[in-house]
Amino acid sequence: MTVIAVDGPAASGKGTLARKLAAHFGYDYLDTGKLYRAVGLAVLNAGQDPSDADAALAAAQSIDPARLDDPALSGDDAAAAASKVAAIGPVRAALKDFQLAFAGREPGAVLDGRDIGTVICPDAPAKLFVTATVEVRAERRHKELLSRGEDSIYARVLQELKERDERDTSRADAPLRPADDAQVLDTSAMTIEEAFAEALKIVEGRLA
Ligand SMILES: Nc1ncnc2c1ncn2[C@@H]1O[C@H](COP(=O)(O)OP(=O)(O)OP(=O)(O)O)[C@@H](O)[C@H]1O
Ligand SMILES: Nc1ccn([C@@H]2O[C@H](COP(=O)(O)O)[C@@H](O)[C@H]2O)c(=O)n1
Repeated sequence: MTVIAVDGPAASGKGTLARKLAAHFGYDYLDTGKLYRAVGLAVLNAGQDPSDADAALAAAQSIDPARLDDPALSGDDAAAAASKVAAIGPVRAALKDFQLAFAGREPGAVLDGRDIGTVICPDAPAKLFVTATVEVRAERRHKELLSRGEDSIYARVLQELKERDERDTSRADAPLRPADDAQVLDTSAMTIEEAFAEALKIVEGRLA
């Protein structure tokens, strides 16, 4: 089994690169953010507060990882709720076994998230930490939302990303940070193709 761990802040392009790496190597791909989004959305849909530890844990224990393709998971509400439930230690613990089982898939797996290289798969042979300035990330997410026909205001997207960055980096349990042995890839000035070429070079070097 081979694991490629791809971490980074919101809208850094880690999912884009992780998906491309998985396709290149013929590995399975898991967007672990969707697990947290599913928990956050379930709590919201039940009319509860995503910061309520009991409500969030109950939701984490009952989500169905086979149903992560709900389009509602990609919305802003789900994202904000995800970063609140993600700060609750027992929620993270409840989602760990599914991620570990996925990471054991043959011939390999690519997982993207915030703590794959630090907590979920600390022994992964290849670890990338994909980042970009918050302004570049906001611009990319803003364009993505507009291209999906959604209403989007750049300043709001920027603010939402800043708030999420703050919550994700400052929480006590599994805060967002590069693993000591991760290669940081700043894609601020790169196209997707340039970033992928660089990511592939790094991963091939690590798997050699
Ligand atoms: N290097 C790049 N240049 C321009 N746009 C990019 C680049 N990388 C990714 N994008 C675009 O930026 C947006 C965010 O990328 P992506 O969804 O891969 O980020 P993410 O880090 O997985 O986000 P999230 O944290 O929400 O899961 C997408 O619209 C994607 O097409
Ligand atoms: N491994 C992970 C993945 C995600 N989170 C939290 O979920 C939020 C949404 O994640 P996206 O990747 O879809 O942006 C994110 O802001 C994190 O709070 C996490 O903690 N660990």
